[in-house]
Amino acid sequence: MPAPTTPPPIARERLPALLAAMPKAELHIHIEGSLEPEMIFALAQRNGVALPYADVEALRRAYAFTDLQSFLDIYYAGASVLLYEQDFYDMARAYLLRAAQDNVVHAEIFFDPQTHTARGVAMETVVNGLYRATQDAQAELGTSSSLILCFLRHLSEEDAFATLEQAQPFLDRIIGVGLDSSEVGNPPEKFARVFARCGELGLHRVAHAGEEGPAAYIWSALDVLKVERIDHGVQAIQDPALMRRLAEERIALTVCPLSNLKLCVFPELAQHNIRQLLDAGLAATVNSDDPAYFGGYLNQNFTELFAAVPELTSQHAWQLAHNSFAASFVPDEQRRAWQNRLDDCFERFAQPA
Ligand code: HPA
Ligand SMILES: [Zn+2]
Repeated sequence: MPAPTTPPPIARERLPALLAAMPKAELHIHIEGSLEPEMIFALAQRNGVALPYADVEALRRAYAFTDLQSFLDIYYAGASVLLYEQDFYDMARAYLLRAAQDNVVHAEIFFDPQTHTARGVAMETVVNGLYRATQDAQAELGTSSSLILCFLRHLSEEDAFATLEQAQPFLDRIIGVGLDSSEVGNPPEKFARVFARCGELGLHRVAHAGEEGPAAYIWSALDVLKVERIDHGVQAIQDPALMRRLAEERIALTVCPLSNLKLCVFPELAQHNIRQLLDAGLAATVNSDDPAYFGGYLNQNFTELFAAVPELTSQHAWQLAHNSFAASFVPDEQRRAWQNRLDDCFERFAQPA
């Protein structure tokens, strides 16, 4: 039987179970943002790193963010406990185990090497630890995952070029590059040359744009950096011509609802614009961004979003999961296999309980 192109509708009371059970890809997860306070303290102790917080509770209390920068300051401080290959392995292992519980079958994982190389940690240490965790997750959990190296946009393009140079020996372990950190005042154009070089090297390209920054940054991420996906992108709603372009070209947005709530991009989840993005034909997806800091992993993002926005239906759930596979950087055959599993899941939920 051919796979249905739109799924059978499923009753609203079954939505939480459906959202949890459906297979999905996560395309916007910063691995350093999966570092739970307990692991930060355990690694600090293991590595003899001093932290400016008395204990786990004191650290958690500091997670009261007013905007992106207030988060980034704490996020970079948390990452300072990562020194050895095993630390990077343990962090990625913990995320991949947690993601498997949420029926994440594929994850494209961001990492911020400059946060580590600036402290004297070698690129090799970072990449080898993360990569080994992705290989073990494939073998032991059946979870597919790959790595995307992000350049920090508050640093110079020269620094990004030096980072790319350090990553050269490991490019077979990295599927692409991204752009993250402080957005406003650091437009995509700042990284035009290094992204062009990454394109020549055959790397996929994505960038954070339109999280706090203007819709103009989404245009320049597309036209100057030639990105294939936009991370966040919720400010596209300000620009009708951009909305039309994103819909026509089916450019995926990796939207992060709990992140947007915690960083005050939207005052309430009920006011999140993801339904408008989907209904305008944009290829939105749901992601966790920095789950240890923003109050939940992927399924928590789905369930809190759907609880807060009653207009979201099982059709939207299917579209979001379908989009996550469509936008992933995997061979078509693999993509179709996951999309068929998604359709099977919806068929099962459509049967009487
Ligand atoms: O949401 C984010 N935006 C920009 N940079 C980041 N680095 C980690 N998370 C983020
Ligand atoms: Zn992000």
